[in-house]
Amino acid sequence: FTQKCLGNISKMLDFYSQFNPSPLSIKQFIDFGLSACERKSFIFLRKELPVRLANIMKEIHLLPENLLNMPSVGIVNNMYATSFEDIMQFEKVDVNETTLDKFCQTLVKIRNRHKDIVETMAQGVLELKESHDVDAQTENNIQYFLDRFLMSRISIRMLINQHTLLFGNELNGHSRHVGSIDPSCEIISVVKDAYEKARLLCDQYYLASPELIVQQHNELERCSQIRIVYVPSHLFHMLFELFKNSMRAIMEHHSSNAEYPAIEVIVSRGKEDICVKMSDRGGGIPRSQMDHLFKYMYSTAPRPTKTDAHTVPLAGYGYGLPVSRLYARYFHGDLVLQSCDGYGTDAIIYLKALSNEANELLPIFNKTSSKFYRTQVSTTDWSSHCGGGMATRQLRMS
Ligand SMILES: O=S(=O)(c1ccc(O)cc1O)N1Cc2ccccc2C1
Repeated sequence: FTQKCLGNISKMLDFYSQFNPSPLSIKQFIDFGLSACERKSFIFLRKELPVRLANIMKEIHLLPENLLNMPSVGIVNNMYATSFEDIMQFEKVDVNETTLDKFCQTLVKIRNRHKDIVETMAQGVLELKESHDVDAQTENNIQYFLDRFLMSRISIRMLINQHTLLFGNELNGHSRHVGSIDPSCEIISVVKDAYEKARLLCDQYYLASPELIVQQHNELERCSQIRIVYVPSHLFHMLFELFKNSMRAIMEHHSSNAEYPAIEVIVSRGKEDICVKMSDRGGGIPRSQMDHLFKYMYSTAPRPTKTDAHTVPLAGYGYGLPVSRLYARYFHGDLVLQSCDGYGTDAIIYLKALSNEANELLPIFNKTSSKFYRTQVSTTDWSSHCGGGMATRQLRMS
């Protein structure tokens, strides 16, 4: 990647990273999709995509030296630079049939180029773990960066998918869907679909699987199914991950007996939130372990070799939980785990009930985010053990 061309895009990177990304709500995605004007979408994206790419590229350059120098991180950096350049070709072109078609093709090329970026970044973290000692500050920076980097990636893929599904010659398989969004997504159907797919893996690996008990509680309209304007593939991704974790927990915790406690799912709708709570009696985990489940560094382990690929454990390594939480947070929802050690775990997905409140949550590259990478000296402001430090003695003196 010659210094020269880094030179001329670095000026454009500086220019576009000055703008804040513009978050869209699911309602805006729907309203725009229904009016379906390819020109307006092109005009919006040829600025918004470079803004989002430039914002996260500037942040990549702030990464700790030793991570930035990992081979896989260099590959990711070059991919982003190449995609940024690809879009820059459209900065000043006239809007006509030809440029609109070329733009669509370019978006598809960019989406394909970036399809394995999560694994490539995980490889970069692995390279770092295997080559350097990683101190707490570096681990914190990596956690902060990967949450923002992967959220940015979710948002860029959302914009690309909407444009290519609405205006490209791709089909989304559902006539009433608006791009990747289902205006009346029936949550229980996605729950059952994710359960069946996870159960398949569970049966293959454990030769058995727990049953599913699913109920719904619709505060507003008693009898009807709970529906949401949402991206079904995002909801599926989260539920599939949670089912894999719960099934693995149940099958390993009850490995001796033949009876397995069912997984219980409750779907509820209130005025503001729609919740999907998944409860398992898989033995849970201690509070001290809970934080690790969302840590990228902790869950980065070498991939199982191809030979035992079919025996890949249902869950446990990879970025499934942190990425699922990003999908939940992307439209201002959340994903939380509550575990009772020795009994089991509840996982709750919170979603916004109203599409005008379901706004994209986007990372912004600015002084605040830059400062995060430079300063993080944390001294405790709570005392948690007796004896030891001077501070405690002073305390005792007083
Ligand atoms: O940590 S967990 O409580 C757990 C975490 C997330 C989740 O969605 C469901 C869960 O149940 N659980 C994961 C796991 C895997 C192997 C053996 C035992 C356990 C316990």
